Amino acid sequence: MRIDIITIFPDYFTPLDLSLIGKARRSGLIDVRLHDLRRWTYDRHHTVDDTPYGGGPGMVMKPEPWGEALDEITADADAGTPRLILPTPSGLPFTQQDAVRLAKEPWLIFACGRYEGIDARVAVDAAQRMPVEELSIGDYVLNGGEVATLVIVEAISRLLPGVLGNVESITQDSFAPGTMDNLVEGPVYTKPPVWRGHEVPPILLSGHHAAIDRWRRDEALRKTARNRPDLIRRLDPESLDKRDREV
Ligand SMILES: Nc1cc(-c2ccc3cc[nH]c3c2)n[nH]1
Repeated sequence: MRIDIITIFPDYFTPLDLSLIGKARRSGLIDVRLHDLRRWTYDRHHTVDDTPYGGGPGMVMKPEPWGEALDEITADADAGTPRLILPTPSGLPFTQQDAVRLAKEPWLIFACGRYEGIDARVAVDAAQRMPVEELSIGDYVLNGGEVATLVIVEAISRLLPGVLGNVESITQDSFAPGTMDNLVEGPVYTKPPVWRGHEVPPILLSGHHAAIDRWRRDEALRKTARNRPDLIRRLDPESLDKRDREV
């Protein structure tokens, strides 16, 4: 997968040099390219913003640098057609299902806004040449799209074959399509068996794998009911067995 990130703060993305994603980049599994939007400005101050039409507080990102940046980056014709992702509080909620869907894309471009956002015509103009998605990572407001882009890139990248050592763990993730659809994970434990008087649930030390799987599903249902009743309401009743309904 190729990932292009356009931002006025390229240094925000040094975390993508670390850990499993850094390793995946170095092995060529993921091709991440950072672009400083100011490269497409020509005035002395490398201006990327201006006052909002219609008045109001703050500044809006000018369309010209974005248009030129996207033109140059997407001119790479042999790379196919990219999907443009615009993180924004007003976007569609980004979910694990979106991460699974976007992990299948060959090329993503992330446009990191700042100030009050990017001139709306940038998305309209880009949509004439590529699919465009406005995505929100949650109902809270950040100062820019960089942190949201890091979140989305990590959620997608970890699903790519070869990035995580243990592919099994993906299937047991919270929200993972299939057995964990609309469920969050239950508690996890490791050694020692007793720590500060707190015991690991004995079932987990029993070696009875069917019973352990049942216990883990019960705990996932309990935790989901406690922390995410909104997800419980969305559970497909067909996906619940008799035991699930008793939890
Ligand atoms: N879910 C979420 C996205 C954002 C976001 C995304 C881009 C910009 C640009 C300026 N402020 C921004 C905030 N906040 N919260």
